[in-house]
Amino acid sequence: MIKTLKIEPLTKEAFAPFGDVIESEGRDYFMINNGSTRRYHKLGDVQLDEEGQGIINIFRAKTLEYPLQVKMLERHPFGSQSFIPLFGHEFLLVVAPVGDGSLNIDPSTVRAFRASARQGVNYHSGVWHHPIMALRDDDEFLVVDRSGPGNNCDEFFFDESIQLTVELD
Ligand SMILES: NC(=O)N[C@@H](O)C(=O)O
Ligand code: NI
Repeated sequence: MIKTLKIEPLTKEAFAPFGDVIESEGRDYFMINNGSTRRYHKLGDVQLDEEGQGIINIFRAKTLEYPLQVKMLERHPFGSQSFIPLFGHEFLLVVAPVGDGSLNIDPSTVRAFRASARQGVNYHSGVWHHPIMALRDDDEFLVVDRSGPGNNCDEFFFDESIQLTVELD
C-alpha cells in the first residue's frame, strides 16, 4: 500500500475512536470562583491501570522532516497520554484504532489530523499514535500520562511495502 494520508481537521466527533479533544471552543462549562472563571469540566479522561500513577510532564519536541513517511506507531496499553500545546502552535497527529489488541495495525485504518493552536488531545489507552509531531522547532507540550511498572510503550513498524506519507500543504 502506498498512500498519502489526508490530514483531517481535529474535531471531537472525528477523534472519538482515538480519545478526547481538549478544547474550550464550543464546549460546555459552568461558572466557578464567584463567577470569575469558566470551568470546562472533564474534557478528557486520565486512564490508568491499578498500579499506575498519573504524572505531568513537558515534552520539548523538534519538528520532523516532511513529507514524512509513517514507519511506525506506538501505543501505551496501561494508560492514556495527553498532549496540550503550551506555546499555542498547531501540531499533527497520526493515529490508528486500538484494534483487536494484538501487536498489529491495519494500515487502512491509519488517519492523520491537524490540531489547531487551541486544541490538545488525550490518546486513550492502547490507541496507536505517532510520536509527537510538532510543527515548530522546540515546541512544548504539557503531557499527562502514566508512570508505573511494566512496559507501557509498544511499537509497531509497518512492513516496507506499506508507505504511508504525511505531506504539509
Ligand atoms: N515515549 C514517549 O514518552 N513519547 C511518546 O509516547 C509520544 O507519544 O510522543
Ligand atoms: Ni505516546
